Amino acid sequence: KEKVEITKAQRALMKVIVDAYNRHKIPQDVAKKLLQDQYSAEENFLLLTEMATSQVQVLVEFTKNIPGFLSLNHEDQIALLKGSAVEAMFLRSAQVFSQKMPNGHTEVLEERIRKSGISEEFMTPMFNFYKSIGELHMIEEEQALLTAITILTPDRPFVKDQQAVERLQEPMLEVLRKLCVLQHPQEPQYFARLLGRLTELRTLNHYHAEMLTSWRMNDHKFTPLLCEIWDVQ
Ligand SMILES: CCOC(=O)c1ccc(NC(=O)c2c3c(nn2-c2ccccc2)CCN(S(=O)(=O)c2cccs2)C3)cc1
Repeated sequence: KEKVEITKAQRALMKVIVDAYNRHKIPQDVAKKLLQDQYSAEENFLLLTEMATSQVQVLVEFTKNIPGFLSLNHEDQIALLKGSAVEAMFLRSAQVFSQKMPNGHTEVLEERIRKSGISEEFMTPMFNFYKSIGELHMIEEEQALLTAITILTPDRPFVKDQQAVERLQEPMLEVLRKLCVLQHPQEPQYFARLLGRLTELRTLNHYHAEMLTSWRMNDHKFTPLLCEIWDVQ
């Protein structure tokens, strides 16, 4: 039986990542607005645009706190942010969606999102993903590390120095692996299940790109930041 122990250095790394992750939550007023009274599809869409935009700002701040990220080649930093923005948002959305909300709020939130003009064929994979993340009951350390691991994916388009990204991602994967063994001793496959979610997350990229195209048909407007990070308009 492997004696798993998280070293002092690994604990320090985890603390940096979790602190950065916790420093940004959905602004309460925005989340509350999502749960408030009846909205039209247009207003729901506008609200999601506003939330997604604030999530990108949060993503950039979080990423800057990942040890070693700012020492990467600058073009690679941009390539990693653009390559992971949609996945990071849906990972964070899933965590928001499955967090302890006052009962009934999750259904209302689901209702608002469903009534925001997003095409039906995207809803199903998105909510399936939210539920599959919810079933994992991740602790915040696992959520924060999984987000950092997603951002530090070496094989994103246009990344030049993939080895440099691997050198940052590997220590995160090792800490997460140990954490999973310690947190879920009765479930040796838990770490593999977490990484399996990242594969499911990649499929949402594809759906999201389709969605953007359909939105642009019905001339839905996005903020400059979303256009920049999603390469639209
Ligand atoms: C300040 C920190 O901010 C956060 O932590 C944060 C977390 C999650 C989100 N999530 C969302 O904005 C969001 C979106 C969707 N759902 N959803 C969601 C929100 C709450 C719970 C669960 C899911 C579907 C469509 N997209 S979209 O980007 O394709 C889009 C469609 C139309 C215009 S923008 C956005 C935002 C901020």
